[in-house]
Order: sequence, then C-alpha cells, then structure tokens
Amino acid sequence: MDSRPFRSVLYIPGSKERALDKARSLACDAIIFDLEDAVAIEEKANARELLAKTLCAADYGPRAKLVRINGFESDWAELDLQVIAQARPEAILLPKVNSAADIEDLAARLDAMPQMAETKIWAMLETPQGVLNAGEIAAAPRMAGFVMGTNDLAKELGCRSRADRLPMQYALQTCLMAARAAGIVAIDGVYNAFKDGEGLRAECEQGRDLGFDGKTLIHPAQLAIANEIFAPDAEAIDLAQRQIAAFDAATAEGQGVAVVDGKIVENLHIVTARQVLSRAEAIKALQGAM
Ligand SMILES: CC(C)(COP(=O)(O)OP(=O)(O)OC[C@H]1O[C@@H](n2cnc3c(N)ncnc32)[C@H](O)[C@@H]1OP(=O)(O)O)[C@@H](O)C(=O)NCCC(=O)NCCSC(=O)C[C@H](O)C(=O)O
Ligand SMILES: [Mg+2]
Repeated sequence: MDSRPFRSVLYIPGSKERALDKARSLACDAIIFDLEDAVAIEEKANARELLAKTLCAADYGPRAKLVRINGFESDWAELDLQVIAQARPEAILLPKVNSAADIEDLAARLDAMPQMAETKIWAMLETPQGVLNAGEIAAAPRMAGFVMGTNDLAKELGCRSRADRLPMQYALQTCLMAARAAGIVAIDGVYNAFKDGEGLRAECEQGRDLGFDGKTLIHPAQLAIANEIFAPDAEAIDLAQRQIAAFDAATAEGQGVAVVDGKIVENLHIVTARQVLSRAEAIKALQGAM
C-alpha cells in the first residue's frame, strides 16, 4: 500500500482557477482535480484545458495529485484522458466504477499512452454494483486506491442521510475490506455541510475508527479537522512506544507476551504499534516538505 499520508484529500473543481491556485499552499495530503461532477457541462472543455495547463506549470509540492475524469459512458472521458496525459498525472480517479472490467478498460487505454506509463488508477465506489464487486475492482490492474462516493451511493440506494450513517455502513465496510484485502488505500466520502465543523469531526472519527486512511473534503475549512483526526495523537504515539519497549523487554527475558496498561501486548500488537509510529513519521516528513 502507498505509505504516504492521505488524511485530507481535497476536491478542487478543474474549472476554478482561483481554487487551483490556492491549493498550492493548502495543508492537504492529496488533491482530487475534478473534471466530473464539480464541473458544469458548459465548462467541461475549458476545465480540461485549464487543468492540463495548470498541472504542467504549477508546483503542488509533495501533495498526491489525482485527476477525476468523466466516466466513459459520457462524451468527455476520452478527451479528458488525451488532454490530461500531457501533465503525466500520478493517478486517474474513475467515477462510478461498477466492475473490474471498467478498470481493465481504463488500464488498457493507459497502456497505449506512453505519458501514462506510471499512472495509477483509483476508483470511486458509489454504485450498488461497484460495492458488490469491490473485491474484484480492488484487485484489478494499476489499482492504488478507493474513494467512497457517498452522495451518489445515497442517491442510488434511496437511503436517508443520517448523522450515524447507518444506511452506509454495509457499503463503507465492504469497500474497506476489499481495499485492505488488496493492499490499496481507502478514503471516506465527503461531508457536505462544509461549515459544520462539529458534524465533520464526528464523521471523521467514525471513518477513522472504521479504518479509513482519510476523508475526501470539499472546502479548505475542513482540512484541519481531517488532518487532526486521521493522524495518530500524542496518546497513541506514547502507547505505541511503551508497547514496543515493554515487548522488547519481555522478549529479552524469553517471554512472548508483555502487559501494558493492564492489557496484553503480543507480536501482532507490535505490528500495529510500529505502523502508528511510521504513520506519525510520514506525516511529519510531509509537513516538513510543504
Ligand atoms: C462549496 C464551494 C462551492 C464553496 O465555494 P465558495 O463559496 O467560493 O467558498 P469560500 O468563499 O468560502 O472560499 C474561500 C476560499 O477558499 C477557496 N476554495 C473554496 N473551495 C475550495 C476548494 N475545494 N479547493 C481549493 N480552494 C477552495 C476559494 O477559492 C476562496 O479562495 P480565496 O478567494 O482565495 O480566499 C466550494 O468550496 C467548492 O466548489 N468545493 C468543491 C466542490 C466539489 O468539488 N464537489 C465535487 C466533489 S464532491 C463529490 O462529487 C462526491 C462524490 O462523487 C459523491 O458521490 O459523494
Ligand atoms: Mg459521485
């Protein structure tokens, strides 16, 4: 799996020059440059050209850069790919993926484009078919990450939007399971009420507790909360360090188990503890490079 942090993944409409410019200084771990739903039909052609030009010229530093193209059922996708290829994007995010065949089709198109030789594929999981086929999609060629499209999914399911996201739990957990089985990144869906920090915090905490790597965001005001919630806090780092120290001491005495804060610590807990520490290090390194 990509070891870079993906705590905050910000959508930027490809048509918005000011937002494209602003993002170069925003504290986001990754950016989704959007040509799909955030761009009006009459803006599609302009957005594609503006985005290609911007990505060729502007420096977004260490932030991961994904381009969400339109789906291949539309009239725009083929041109999106052709024009964006000049910017050699590190990843193409394909919306409304229903099966591995959708990814195989995109991978074959990328294989035929020399500028896209290194380009990864990410998939939006936002249709019932996509969720049911999440396992095969995650394992398809060039796949590197899932992004949950909870707005489209709610529309397809006809479910209600609830603070506890109960109607979404099956889809969230199924996709997360598939991503983990294939060793790819998994990012939670957006929180639409971008001025509601308290609601965003609760939803980030839920996504983090489920196991997601981060959250997709729609406004800069959401960045700080996602960055905080999806990073190991001081308490988690302290616990990881104490678990490793206690386990090392136990091992030196020929024991296979240590006890920290009244709880057993075995080999598998040490794997998690080391992941916590390396995640904290990766975040520090990313922040230092911004
Ligand atoms: C939601 C918005 C339309 C609000 O825009 P606006 O009213 O312009 O916000 P502000 O005036 O508060 O903006 C302040 C400054 O921040 C910049 N800005 C705003 N949004 C972004 C952004 N996303 N990235 C970078 N910079 C941003 C403004 O330019 C202002 O800058 P300055 O003037 O220099 O101070 C708007 O935020 C927006 O368009 N957000 C993105 C919406 C979007 O991308 N939607 C599609 C993705 S969600 C989706 O499709 C989910 C999925 O598919 C599903 O099915 O769930
Ligand atoms: Mg969508």
